[in-house]
Amino acid sequence: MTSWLYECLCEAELAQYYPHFTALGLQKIDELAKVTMKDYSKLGVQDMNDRKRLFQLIKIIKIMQEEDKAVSNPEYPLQTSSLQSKPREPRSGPRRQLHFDSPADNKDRTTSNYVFEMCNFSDFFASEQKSSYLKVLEHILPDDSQYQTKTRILNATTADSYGQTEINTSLLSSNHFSPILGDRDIPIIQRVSHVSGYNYGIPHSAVRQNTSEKDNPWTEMEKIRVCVRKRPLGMREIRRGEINIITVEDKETLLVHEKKEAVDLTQYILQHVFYFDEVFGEACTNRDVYMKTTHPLIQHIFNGGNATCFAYGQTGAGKTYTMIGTHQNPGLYALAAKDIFRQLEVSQPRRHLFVWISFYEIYCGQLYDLLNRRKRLFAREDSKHVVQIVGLQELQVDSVELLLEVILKGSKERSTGATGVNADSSRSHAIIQIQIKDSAKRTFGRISFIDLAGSERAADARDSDRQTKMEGAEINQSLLALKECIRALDQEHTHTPFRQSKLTQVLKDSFIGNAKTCMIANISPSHVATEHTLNTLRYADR
Ligand SMILES: Nc1ncnc2c1ncn2[C@@H]1O[C@H](COP(=O)(O)OP(=O)(O)OP(=O)(O)O)[C@@H](O)[C@H]1O
Repeated sequence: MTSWLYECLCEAELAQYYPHFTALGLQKIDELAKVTMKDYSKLGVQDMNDRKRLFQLIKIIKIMQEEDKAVSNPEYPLQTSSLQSKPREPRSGPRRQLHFDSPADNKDRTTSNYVFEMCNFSDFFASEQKSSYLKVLEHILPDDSQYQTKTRILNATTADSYGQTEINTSLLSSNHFSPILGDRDIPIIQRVSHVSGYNYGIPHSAVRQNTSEKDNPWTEMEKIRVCVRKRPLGMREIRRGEINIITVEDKETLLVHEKKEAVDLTQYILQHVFYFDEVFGEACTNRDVYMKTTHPLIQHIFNGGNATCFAYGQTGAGKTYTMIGTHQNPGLYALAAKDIFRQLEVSQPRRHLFVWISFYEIYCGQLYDLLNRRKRLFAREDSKHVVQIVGLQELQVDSVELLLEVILKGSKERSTGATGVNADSSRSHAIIQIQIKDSAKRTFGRISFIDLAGSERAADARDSDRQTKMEGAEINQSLLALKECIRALDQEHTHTPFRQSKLTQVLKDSFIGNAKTCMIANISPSHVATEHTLNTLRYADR
């Protein structure tokens, strides 16, 4: 056995470490399988290439042990599909052969040889040269080490500071990757389930409702829904070779396939699993999104309630498309407006109600009226503790067309005025309020649409120039405050920390009483946006 270990190390060009191995009591090949990356230094293996070789060698030994188990126990099937679903083309040039003379050496070793072929060092190193994301994925090896799994997941959590995220790992077959990579032969990947620390009021132990049971998206008691919308890859992105890394698994589950690199430089895929109240794939239309998110809120405001709909996400993730939409595919504003006017028309008692609209922006803690040439506005609390925005222009509108015209005018003011004050509109929060008032101008119900600053702007707090840093810090603070207020609303806290930012202060009414809130997080499917997408999902998830 001892000599087998030596021969094996020779084959892997690691013979010089044999004395260290034996000094630490490692005598047999099988014992190598227990070596973890933590032990590499103890074994004297410091050189990065040697560490890679050792890593690969241990992998092969483990695969062979699995195989032995499968042969001796047919109830323990060997999962080779992920390893060899597609035969490799024969390679030219010399190929390293590794012969493991174990007691079971008379067994047919085709699988192992094949596995080794896949793990062939030269192949492994060759994979590093390949820049294409797909090619890298193709060469990722299955991870069969418990320790590796933990290490990697640990790395991911530390690096990404998930905080309250609960980790749940399992090794999966390539099937889970197929939606992204077609028929490509992708080996085992690692999975992280993001079970929110704060679960929007649902206890973690609660069994997730069967999606088919959830035809009615809002229950009477539900105060908040968090949804995610994935947009399709654009033509330009496809031409640039960008890859879709998001899979919508079902109506509530979304997977993000993140390319990662382990400490030994092995590349692998970390598959993040997120659960939301609703997940919309690229095939969903604005109407689909509307029916599950805003439509129930319109019913709510006609019952005298307060409703808020947030659109959140990185610049270019699809917020505008969702909110404003196109002529053929009208967005949530237009669909909501149509619903509101229809309701006013069909119900006799509602005929005395009127629709009013206001549109303003919060940039660096200051308010600007987008319907009144960006006039500076001030928020004050009146004697009844109701926040009033002094001087805010409110316009009465009597048709969908007029309402959309007003919104378009405000949006233009936002983007053109942006050059003077803020560098671009994604650095500000835009608030559209549609109020239903009676003839005495008493508010009956109100819905607010908030186009939040681009989620990537919060990270600008780390940037160099002072102005950008300040903007980033302000956005960061307002988004955190928003999260706190939404949490307080959902958990029915007696205290809502709405004074923590201008955004939450002006939206105070949206977080108290019989308010309902919907958050739509928009994400891009491209691998280029992985980091921002994960940030958006974590923000919406936590
Ligand atoms: N669901 C979708 N289906 C088809 N195309 C979409 C979808 N969502 C977004 N797009 C397209 O993607 C591009 C970016 O979307 P959009 O302008 O809505 O992003 P955004 O988040 O509003 O960006 P910004 O914050 O910079 O305004 C646009 O060309 C838009 O038409």
